[in-house]
Amino acid sequence: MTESDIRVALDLDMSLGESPLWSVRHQTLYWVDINRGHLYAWQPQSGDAPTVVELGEKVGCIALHRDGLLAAKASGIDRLTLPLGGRHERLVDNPEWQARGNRFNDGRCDASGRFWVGTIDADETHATAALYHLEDGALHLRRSGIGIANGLAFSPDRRWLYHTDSLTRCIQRYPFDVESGDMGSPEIWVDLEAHGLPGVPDGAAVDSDGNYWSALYGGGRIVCFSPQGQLLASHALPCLHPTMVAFGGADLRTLYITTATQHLDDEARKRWPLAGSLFSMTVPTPGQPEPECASSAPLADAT
Ligand SMILES: O=C1O[C@H](CS(=O)(=O)O)[C@@H](O)[C@H](O)[C@H]1O
Repeated sequence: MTESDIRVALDLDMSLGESPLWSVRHQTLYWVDINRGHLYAWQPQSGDAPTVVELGEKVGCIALHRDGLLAAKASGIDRLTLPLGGRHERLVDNPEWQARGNRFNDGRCDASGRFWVGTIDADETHATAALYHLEDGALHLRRSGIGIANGLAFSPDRRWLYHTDSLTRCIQRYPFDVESGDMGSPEIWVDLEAHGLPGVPDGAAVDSDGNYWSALYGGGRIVCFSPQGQLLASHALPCLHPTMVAFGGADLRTLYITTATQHLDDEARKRWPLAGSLFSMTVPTPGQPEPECASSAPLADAT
């Protein structure tokens, strides 16, 4: 596929578009603009414009929930009702927000309904961030010493957990037990340097054949790796900062790509006029439907 196969789905001006997520139940794409604290909802087949809701603070990522959505805001994780703009309830605070100003970043649910979410060093430089999972209303620390937690995804057979510290330009994989949530010892699975690839690994998604699709922030492309870590495809985008990918559409064969304008000066904005838009392309292998976070109880009478 060439760049021409990648099309503008929505011409937007997002500062840091991230966390695209397709709900099979609602036939809706959700995503966020981290820096502006905006949450988007869009039904592509409707022909309508997306709905945008302001969350009042930065939001790192979202996840599907039986009772709505989870939003990993800078200060903590909230459960939101649908349709958007309704009730919300704080489930757990971010332990790093008051202490170090590290917000939540990338995350997703596993097939057992745990919500895995990482943080990002406030300066995007030091290894002060971590990876957690949310279960039964409590946040469990799983890995520390991370700079920018990113690229979380699971293999279709649920035997592998993929994760990256973007600062290392490497993607790790861990043997994973989806019943217990146990992670084995990590191995460096992909090293961008070894592939001669630019940029850093940002958000990712795994298709139904187990291929790992990664947005290379600063690399102006998305790439696809086989389950064995071989580079299968590399697709250039008309912008420098793709941030994450998600499979959507009725057949899960539409790959949606969020992008960013942050870190672009005026000259770069002129060079990349479509930066900040939502892109898409049709892919041959469908994605995996996103699991919903388990909930022990329906929403309380939240504010
Ligand atoms: O996920 C994110 O990625 C970008 C760049 S990096 O891929 O982490 O290097 C980061 O700037 C952004 O703040 C973060 O949300």
